[in-house]
Amino acid sequence: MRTAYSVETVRTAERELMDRLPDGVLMQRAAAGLAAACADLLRRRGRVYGARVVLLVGSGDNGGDALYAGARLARRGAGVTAVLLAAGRAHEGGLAALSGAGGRVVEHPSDTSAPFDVLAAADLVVDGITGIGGRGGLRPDAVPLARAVHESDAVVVAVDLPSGVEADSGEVVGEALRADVTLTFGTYKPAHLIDPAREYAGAVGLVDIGLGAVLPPVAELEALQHADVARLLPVPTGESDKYRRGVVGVVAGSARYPGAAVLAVAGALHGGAGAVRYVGPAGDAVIARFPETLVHAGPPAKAGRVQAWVVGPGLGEEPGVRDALASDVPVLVDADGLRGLNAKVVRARKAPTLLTPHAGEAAALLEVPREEVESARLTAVRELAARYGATVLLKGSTTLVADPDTALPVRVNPTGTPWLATAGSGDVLSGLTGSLLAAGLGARDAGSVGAYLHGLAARSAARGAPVSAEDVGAALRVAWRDVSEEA
Ligand SMILES: NC(=O)C1=CN([C@@H]2O[C@H](COP(=O)(O)OP(=O)(O)OC[C@H]3O[C@@H](n4cnc5c(N)ncnc54)[C@H](O)[C@@H]3O)[C@@H](O)[C@H]2O)[C@@H](O)CC1
Ligand SMILES: [K+]
Repeated sequence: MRTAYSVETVRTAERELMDRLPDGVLMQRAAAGLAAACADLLRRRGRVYGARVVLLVGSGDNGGDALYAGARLARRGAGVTAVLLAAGRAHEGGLAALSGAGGRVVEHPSDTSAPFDVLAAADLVVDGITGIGGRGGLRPDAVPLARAVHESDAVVVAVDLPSGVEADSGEVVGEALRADVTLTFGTYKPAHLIDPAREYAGAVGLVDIGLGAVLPPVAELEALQHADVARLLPVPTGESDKYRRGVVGVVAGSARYPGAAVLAVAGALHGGAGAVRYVGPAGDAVIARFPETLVHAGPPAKAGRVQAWVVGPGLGEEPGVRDALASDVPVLVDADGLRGLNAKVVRARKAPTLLTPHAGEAAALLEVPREEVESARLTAVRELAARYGATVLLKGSTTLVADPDTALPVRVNPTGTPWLATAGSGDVLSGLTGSLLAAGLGARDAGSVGAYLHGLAARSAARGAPVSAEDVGAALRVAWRDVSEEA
């Protein structure tokens, strides 16, 4: 499990740890880890001795980390130049260490082109403009420097966070530094796991500064890894028959959109339930593709017992949502089922409800513009879970799963791929996730395991080429096997 903590929690833990340690120890630990990683990167491209390293240094401790790491690299023979974005406010101890080690300093802005000249010639740039203390994106002065960095061939290493991203939300306001590698300290922050910031961070490495001992046991965010998912996968025992493994009911598709029913059923057949019951007008299309499906014209209330319902994909104006919500089993509501969804009805349910909107549907439910959801996904998913008293899976480049119990960490799916942005892939996800619900997983686990397998399946089906939703459905078995083999 990869976990992330908010800035406030990190600051509290850091204070506690600092009280127990001599001054400056934490920063030295951070700088040592940072310098070691930079030296590794330089060695991979040549060697440390004689390499040209540029430090972008802001006014806070993030710049201090960069300066101390720069001093360590200078002592190993690198040519290190610090570009001070706030001359006069740069970390004093760090500056002294760098000068003592033979590093140079230039100021920005300045009358000369010196900062841009050193950047153009750099082998490695260390971004220490802002870390967890940064607010409101890169300042105007920093923007031309960031552009020069992006145009250079240097490998870019961000200190703690790529400067300009919002640590707690993963938002990027205006421009931010794009890093190849980010070294973070003590724990991941939400921005390392959530888009759009995650993309700016590149490969993220964690430097242990001893913070683990003072962080609270429950994180604000968590990302499942293979082993976590493997532990959650429902596995039939010798006692299982198809009914004990769970029956998932799929209320999807319409005369106009029969394909959505087929894709949702394809997902459901790969989610571990023992049987899939399809309810709706697209039974013929479903049977033609998946003869093992139990089909029923509806309504859901008359279709027979299921252990979970999936309602919504391609449903159009077809009824069925109300029936499913009136049942006493877990219900996953997706797509058309989310339109006009009544929060009171959802809140009153005794069994779990799992809503699976994409950003547009989430925006409609929250009555805000879509861009607001896209730029602040974490806030949106938490707000929806609270408002509906339901588990919410917000689909997107990083899918998030929030539980109505706010004490539980929001889950971030780490397996996403841009290839998943393809018509019908959401239908496969809802079928798959509903099947996991029917097989006995809780809503939060079903949502996060469903998103994980779905992302893996898309990656294995795509391998660098476009995929269809049907390909994703067909690759779910491979994803399941990959995960369980690694356990
Ligand atoms: N607190 C600790 O125990 C440790 C902190 N460390 C480092 O310290 C960082 C946090 O240091 P700080 O709290 O000093 O904060 P930062 O260095 O992240 O940034 C705060 C400074 O930047 C300015 N600033 C804010 N937004 C800005 C923007 N958009 N553009 C330009 N300047 C902006 C502020 O006025 C302030 O001077 C961490 O990210 C990490 O790199 C590490 O040394 C490890 C230990
Ligand atoms: K930074």
